[in-house]
Amino acid sequence: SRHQQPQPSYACSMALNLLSLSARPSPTTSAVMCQSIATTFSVLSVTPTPPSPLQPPLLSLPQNSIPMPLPSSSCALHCPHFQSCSGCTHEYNLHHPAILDEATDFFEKLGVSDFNFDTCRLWGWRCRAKLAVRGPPTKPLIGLYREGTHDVVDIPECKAHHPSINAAVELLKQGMSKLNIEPYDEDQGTGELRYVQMAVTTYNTSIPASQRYKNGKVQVALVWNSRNENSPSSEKLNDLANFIWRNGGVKGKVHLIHSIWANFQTSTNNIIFGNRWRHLLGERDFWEHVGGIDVSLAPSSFGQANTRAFDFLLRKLHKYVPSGASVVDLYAGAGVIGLSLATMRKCRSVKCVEVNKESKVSFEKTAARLPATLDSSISWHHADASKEPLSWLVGSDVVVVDPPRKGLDLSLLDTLRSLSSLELKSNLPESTSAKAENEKRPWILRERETSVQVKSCTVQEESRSLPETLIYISCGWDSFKEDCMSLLSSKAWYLDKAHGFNFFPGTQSIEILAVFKRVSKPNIKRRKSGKKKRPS
Ligand SMILES: C[S@@+](CC[C@H](N)C(=O)[O-])C[C@H]1O[C@@H](n2cnc3c(N)ncnc32)[C@H](O)[C@@H]1O
Repeated sequence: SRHQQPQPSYACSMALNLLSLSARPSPTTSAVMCQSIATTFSVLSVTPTPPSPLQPPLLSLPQNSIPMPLPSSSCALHCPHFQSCSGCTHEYNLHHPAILDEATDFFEKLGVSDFNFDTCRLWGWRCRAKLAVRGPPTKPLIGLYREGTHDVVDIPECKAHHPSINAAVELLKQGMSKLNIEPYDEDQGTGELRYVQMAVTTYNTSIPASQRYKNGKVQVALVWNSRNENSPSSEKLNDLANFIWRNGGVKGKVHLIHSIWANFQTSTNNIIFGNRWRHLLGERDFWEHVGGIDVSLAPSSFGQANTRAFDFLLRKLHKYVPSGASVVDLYAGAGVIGLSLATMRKCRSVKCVEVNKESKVSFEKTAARLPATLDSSISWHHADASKEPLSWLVGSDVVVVDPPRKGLDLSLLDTLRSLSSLELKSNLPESTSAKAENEKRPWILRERETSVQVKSCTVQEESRSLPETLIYISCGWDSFKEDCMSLLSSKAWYLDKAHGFNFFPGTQSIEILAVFKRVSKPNIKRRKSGKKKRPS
């Protein structure tokens, strides 16, 4: 049975910290062999780059050096929950998701022949998991829904989870049984614990960099079925938190838990989190180090599941943003991308736009740790990117979009499609920052109070330019394809570069980083409208 098979070793995934694979197989060389049975990864013909103090070594394979397909047993998941759990859909060749060939062809047809694919950890990569809690208190089930149902599959040995998540789930189960905590019953709307979110921080500067990943600590967010902390069941919530902290906190036998939070939710819909959050135990601030900066992430804010792969993506992204550029980061979450660019590319200005107001506090904390010498104008706006999208684009050289799986909002897509013709008009709307200064309407001003300007650089004249570069980060392959074709058919953009990242090994999904450049318009029209050509 799968249970008896040898487990893929973490040493194996550590050895293959990052391989930059050519997406197009070459029949000639045998550069990577990953044998999960022997738990070895051999990497030949690699050019290691020196690791930064916080990074595992990064290995880049030359183009066209990976033979595909590898034997089907290679890089196998070996998970006892495969097929019963809906999390993973692919058991073999985790380093080469099935969708990769389609992506390679797609980009090649669009003229990008050097599309490549970076793969990182194949097991234990998931540092953030939202798990449903159901079943009897004596034997709670904590895991994901079986495909197409609301039956929860218990996944104690999940191979995608960072091992600390599995250990924290085990501890939670022990606490629930001991304290008779009732899992949620969806049909009746009864029970106490509905979901748990587990997020791992691997950032601990007090231990050597090489040991940080495996020693990740878990921020546990318990989604409690009550309106607030004054409900009759609150005592049980506190007992459960104390149990977890006593056994897994700083003074526990094994220090596993970073902190414990409660979220209160009584709604009968499928929305996991309610609006009310309480910090219960442990450190309040949760830090991670990605894209060259320290990032704070509250449990209520969006966080990427695959921290290490996200770090690699950010480092690749940096090179597409000219130093000193003005950037608008749409669908920004806590602003990790924008703040990383502000620091590493010394951006003149960065505007982050995000619809979830809970992300603001994380943005502020992250921004407060940026180098004091940074001469950049940085702001975060609680706003819907689909409303008046042009006003966010005016004044930026680069627009970064990182939408949810469903892709770009139509109004934003339409605006991006028509950008070149809009540029020729003399009546471009004011940029959001210029508008803000002139705004008088009280309801808009109230909404603005949730926005923040954390840094102001040396005052510069407000630019009315429109972005020449569009960087699209996508976790939804189907929506990306549609948005990409729509952008190209407008003739306003061409596709310059594309990279894939193995963000979700074992699934159909890959993460895409695509760089579009704006098609230039004849100069004559620019001169007519009195505009100067911007230096590129
Ligand atoms: C895939 S996440 C990316 C977050 C961020 N870029 C990061 O990497 O941490 C997408 C984000 O878009 C936000 N979002 C969804 N629709 C939005 C909209 N119409 N306007 C602004 N933000 C939106 C979500 O709340 C979520 O934080």
